[in-house]
Amino acid sequence: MIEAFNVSKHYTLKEKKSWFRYETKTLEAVKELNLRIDKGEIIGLLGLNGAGKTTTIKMLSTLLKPTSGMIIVDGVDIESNPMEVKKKVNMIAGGERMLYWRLTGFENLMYFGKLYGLTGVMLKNRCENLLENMGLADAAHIPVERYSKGMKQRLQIARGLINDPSYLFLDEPTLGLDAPVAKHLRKSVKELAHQQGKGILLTSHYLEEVEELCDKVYIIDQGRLVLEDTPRKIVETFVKEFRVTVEVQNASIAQMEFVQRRMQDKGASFVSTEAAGGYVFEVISPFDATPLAASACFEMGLEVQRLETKKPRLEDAIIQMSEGLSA
Ligand SMILES: Nc1ncnc2c1ncn2[C@@H]1O[C@H](COP(=O)(O)OP(=O)(O)OP(=O)(O)O)[C@@H](O)[C@H]1O
Repeated sequence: MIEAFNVSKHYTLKEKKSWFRYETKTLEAVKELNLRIDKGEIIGLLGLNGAGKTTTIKMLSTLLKPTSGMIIVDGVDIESNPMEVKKKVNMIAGGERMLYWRLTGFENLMYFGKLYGLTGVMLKNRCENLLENMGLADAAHIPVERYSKGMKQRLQIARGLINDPSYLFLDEPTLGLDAPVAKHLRKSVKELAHQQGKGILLTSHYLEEVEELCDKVYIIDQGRLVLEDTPRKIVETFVKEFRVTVEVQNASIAQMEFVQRRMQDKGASFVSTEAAGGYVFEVISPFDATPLAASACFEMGLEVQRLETKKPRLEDAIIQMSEGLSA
């Protein structure tokens, strides 16, 4: 388990005021952050640009030292024993950084493996297995500059797994990837957590991805933790609006008035428009009115052509929440 207790990170900025005069300023990028990552769990770290996500990931992966606070990885304090923690964690940044383009995929992995002290047959086998698992066996001996974006990203994942970390931090892992490649990558992330038991922390601006992958989400705003919960609970807390759209054929005005009364009696709003040979009506309510709308139509013997429920998504909740934060 990784636990961060009251972790803060301050950057000192030098601002040039005149030819010979500089002023120093302190920027609090992360403020008293508490978080926890368990093995086998996928955690999302969300926030607007500049919220402090990358800084947090860099601190967890020992690349940056916190200004204050404590990070404990499987009982080991990062500050007092960073070398021990380095063996247990790794970080993968989105985009195409952290790879040597002139080297082949295999040579890249061998190089990074050696940085972790791996040698000989064990290193060679691990590189080959990772390339195989990431579907890159055929491209193992081709220079990375000839890889597609998706192949480079898969190689990044292999690089992040070279030390067989217990915890993996993914900063925007699907940034700029085509939909099928991103889908494949999401599948790999799920397997790493749910089958291999790795603890994963990821940042992403794609909220559908966060909703699909993450067991729990931390939301930070200007370096401070503002919310911690499951994606489902966050949606339930912030979005109180369900929309159901129903298309019916051969309905009379009296039948539609009955359906309308049913919806309004339960506190839902109702809007209907005439469509070819029938009506389309929309029910907006603070609860899921799908069963109510369906049973009212059934009672009236209406022929339902289409019934669609728009469930609130994490994106809706984050928009509601950020409006509250900036108000
Ligand atoms: N090395 C640095 N020196 C000074 N300030 C920095 C440094 N790195 C980040 N910052 C500042 O710290 C704050 C948090 O940055 P950070 O990159 O952690 O945010 P982020 O949430 O990852 O943003 P993004 O979504 O844009 O990547 C920002 O105001 C940023 O400008």
